[in-house]
Amino acid sequence: MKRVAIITSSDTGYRGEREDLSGPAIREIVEKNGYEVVSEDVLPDDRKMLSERMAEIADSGTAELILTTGGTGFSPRDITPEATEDIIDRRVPGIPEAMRAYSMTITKRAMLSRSTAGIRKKTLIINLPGSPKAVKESLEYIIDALGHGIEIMTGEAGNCAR
Ligand SMILES: Nc1ncnc2c1ncn2[C@@H]1O[C@H](COP(=O)(O)OP(=O)(O)OP(=O)(O)O)[C@@H](O)[C@H]1O
Ligand SMILES: Nc1nc2c(c(=O)[nH]1)N[C@H]1C(S)=C(S)[C@@H](COP(=O)(O)O)O[C@H]1N2
Repeated sequence: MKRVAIITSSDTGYRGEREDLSGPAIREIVEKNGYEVVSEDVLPDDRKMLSERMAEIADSGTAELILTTGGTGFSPRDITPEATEDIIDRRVPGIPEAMRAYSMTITKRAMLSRSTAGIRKKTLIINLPGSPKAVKESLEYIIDALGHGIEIMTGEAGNCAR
């Protein structure tokens, strides 16, 4: 079974001032799609804390997929894409491109998400936007295609031939 680690990046969530609904929204969707959730963290919008946690998960080989939520917008403290870029080995631009393209059919504000994706070792890391609504819309659109990518990344599948 493919394993996923969930990281919510939210100052208010970390301070306990708002219940995190976006992490659980991710959990519901991934579990429906056959993934096992191995960890759930709520962290502040802190570049070092976020990047260290992502690297720790990837380097320990505990999850094939890390999904982050929040911190992708224009607020001064939004820093999740930079924290991700700090620790990835290879960029995966097609996934955020797809999320934004589809999400812009729902709201033009989707273009305001700076989310990125990449691979560190054998872990794929994807930034989702912060609101539970945006999580659902973005993740449900991409999730079908992820399995094949993860299988190629881990060596389980050979290539894209079908
Ligand atoms: N983890 C979350 N759980 C529940 N609702 C969220 C979450 N993240 C965002 N939202 C909702 O989306 C709105 C816009 O998200 P935004 O990232 O601007 O949150 P924020 O509260 O301004 O900042 P932060 O979550 O970093 O403290 C929020 O006002 C909230 O309604
Ligand atoms: N599918 C989808 N994507 C979306 C949205 C949405 O409602 N649906 N909201 C957008 C908005 S309003 C913002 S500001 C950005 C960044 O969100 P974040 O700062 O919470 O990560 O995500 C965008 N992406």
